[in-house]
Amino acid sequence: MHSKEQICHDDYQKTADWILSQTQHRPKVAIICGSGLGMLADALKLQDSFHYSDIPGFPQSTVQGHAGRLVFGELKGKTCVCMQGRFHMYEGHSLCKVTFPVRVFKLLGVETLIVTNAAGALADGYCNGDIMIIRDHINMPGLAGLNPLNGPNDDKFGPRFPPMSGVYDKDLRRLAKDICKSLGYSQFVQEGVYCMVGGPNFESIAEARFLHKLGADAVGMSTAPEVLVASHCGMKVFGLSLITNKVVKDYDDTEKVNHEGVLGVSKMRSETLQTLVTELVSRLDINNNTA
Ligand SMILES: O=P(O)(O)O[C@H]1O[C@H](CO)[C@@H](O)[C@H]1O
Ligand code: HPA
Repeated sequence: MHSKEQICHDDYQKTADWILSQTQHRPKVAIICGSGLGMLADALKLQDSFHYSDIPGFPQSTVQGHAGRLVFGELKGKTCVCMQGRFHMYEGHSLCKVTFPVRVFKLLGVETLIVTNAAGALADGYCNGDIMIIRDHINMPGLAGLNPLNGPNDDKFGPRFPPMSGVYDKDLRRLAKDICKSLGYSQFVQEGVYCMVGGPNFESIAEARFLHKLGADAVGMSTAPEVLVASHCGMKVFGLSLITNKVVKDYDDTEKVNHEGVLGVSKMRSETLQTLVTELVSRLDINNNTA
């Protein structure tokens, strides 16, 4: 490992090589589970799983609702790797650490990244329990100069100046909407803009109003760095936000959001999300590799 903030290609490769030596699975799809959404991994068949603490070079999860396990297996015959627990900037991880697994996945052969998160609703029409297909994001830390791609560019992964338009794959979003329709989910499925903030505090009322005015429909403390790094190295990206709470935008509203409430709503919708993700993966146009 180089300096604390700098991770070099060899570091990602060492972790990837270790994983390749421990499992026969060769995933083309990676799934990152948001707060309380780790059960997405439970649907994987023929599982091989590893605690983050046992994987050389891997950061550790510290947040309740993020188990800290990497699970390999098959979803309807498609080989996947699932992160049961992600890393957040507010835990004290550098953004290189937050996104470390994404580059490792690239070296494992992953072509599609599915990100999920718990998020608060800014859009007026959204309800708790709604599922928002992410159309685009606003990366507040990124706009302020906190970017996982800061520092020397690793040309083996991607270009110095990557475009960020159209990152959330249009075909996958269309496919997801078709699946939601056929599953009868349409009445609680939205499509919108996710805004990442640094956290760990939830938003003040003035901040919530500001983000809403900027065009954000939902807000959370993750996802944008992982998506950015995945897109930089050429992966297809699909994202889902589970709306776990309304963000207070009104000074007369005395409601206060808390993490336990977030986890409660995640639990309530876990099966639905699992069904949707499973169906989506089963319809991806990919063939399995074998070790
Ligand atoms: O984005 P995920 O990991 O789903 O978690 C969300 O839930 C936590 C707050 O309750 C924050 O970490 C926020 O980002
Ligand atoms: N704000 C930020 N992050 C969140 C929220 C929220 O309201 N809900 C879940 N994660």
